[in-house]
Amino acid sequence: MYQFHCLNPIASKGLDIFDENYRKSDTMEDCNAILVRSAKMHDMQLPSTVSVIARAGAGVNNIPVKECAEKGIVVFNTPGANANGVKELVLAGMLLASRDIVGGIEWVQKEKDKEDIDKLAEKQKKQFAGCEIMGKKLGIIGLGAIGSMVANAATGLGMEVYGYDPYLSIDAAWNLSRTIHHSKTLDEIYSQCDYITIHVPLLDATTRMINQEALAKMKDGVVILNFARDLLVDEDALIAALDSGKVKKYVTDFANHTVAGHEGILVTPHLGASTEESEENCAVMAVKEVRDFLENGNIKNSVNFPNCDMGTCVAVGRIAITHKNIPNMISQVTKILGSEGLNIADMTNKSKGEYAYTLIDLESAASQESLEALESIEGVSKVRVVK
Ligand SMILES: NC(=O)C1=CN([C@@H]2O[C@H](COP(=O)(O)OP(=O)(O)OC[C@H]3O[C@@H](n4cnc5c(N)ncnc54)[C@H](O)[C@@H]3O)[C@@H](O)[C@H]2O)C=CC1
Ligand SMILES: O=C(O)C(=O)COP(=O)(O)O
Repeated sequence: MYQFHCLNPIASKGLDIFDENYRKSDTMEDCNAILVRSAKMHDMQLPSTVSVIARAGAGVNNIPVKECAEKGIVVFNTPGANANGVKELVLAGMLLASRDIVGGIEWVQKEKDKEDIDKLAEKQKKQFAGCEIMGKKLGIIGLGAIGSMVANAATGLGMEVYGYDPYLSIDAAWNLSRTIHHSKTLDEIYSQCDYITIHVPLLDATTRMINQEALAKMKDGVVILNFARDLLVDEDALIAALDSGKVKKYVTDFANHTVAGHEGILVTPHLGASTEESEENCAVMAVKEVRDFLENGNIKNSVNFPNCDMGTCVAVGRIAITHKNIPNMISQVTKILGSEGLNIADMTNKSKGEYAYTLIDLESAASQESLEALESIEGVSKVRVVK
């Protein structure tokens, strides 16, 4: 029996995929798996029973990914599963920034009891007029699951799209419309574009990448959209640029005291992935990842360990070892198993950066002593009997 705990509500369409071998627990105690959306996990003490965390979503900045890798906890996310939800909100954000739709709706609400509201509306509407997005230049920073969808949709709406992503994946490249202009520098995006939208993960390298220097290079009257993470933008510098008229509108999905209520800023309460479809897609993918990992030891879509797939276990036993990516690991493992007379039927070893993963099918079950011997190898973080 496996136990899992949800730190945020996870769509039932996903949780229903757990079968009778799984029990949902109200606490993390004794749990094997944690499912999470945006709950901040950095200060949480995880029990040693936890071997997997699945983020039902894309961004993992709420999870101590490296500390988890050190402890042998495999962290998954669900790439692309909520991208369409975010794409649609970005398009809405561009339209809301271009015409004062919110102001117009609020005006009607305020004046709703006036007898001549129809005449008044015709007189007043000019104050809510704006511009169209067709023909405007859109710069997209980060052409991953979301950025590439935004690029194609904006192209379809008649925008001229510039994309910047020095680490573009082959899959994302195949999905991009050929009309998208490939920007080799951020400066080109900054100097050319009327709308700039950012879709990169929050990392040390991307924190406050939209800063005073970047803003100074942008066109006057630029609209900036941020549906990725608030810390990607130096919001004090942004507000100064907004107040000076350099930036026309800032659209952000992240409410905080700096932006909330400020003139010229449209703030949504982190709604990008809050659609029925995205929530279900993420939950289904996350639960499938957890099950395949716990039941077969397979890894797909981990952010801290490599992909590894040995299919469903048909051998007598399978053990999964998380360890550092250092020399001499395999020889130490096989020596311990060999000295116990354990024959290896199949084996895979994969690495990702500093960390590695070894999955071994055995022709007979490993003894407690041999498991402890494996665990005591310098650099091994977890040894798990999958079967
Ligand atoms: N508002 C919301 O509800 C949501 C927000 N997000 C945020 O959006 C981010 C992106 O999500 P996805 O597109 O699904 O992720 P993704 O991993 O598919 O795409 C990220 C892209 O950014 C690129 N990139 C990384 N560093 C870069 C840099 N310095 N300059 C330019 N490009 C860079 C990568 O090469 C990759 O193509 C997430 O990390 C998350 O923070 C994601 C989903 C929902
Ligand atoms: O997937 C992401 O990165 C998101 O920001 C979505 O967050 P949420 O699952 O809506 O709390």
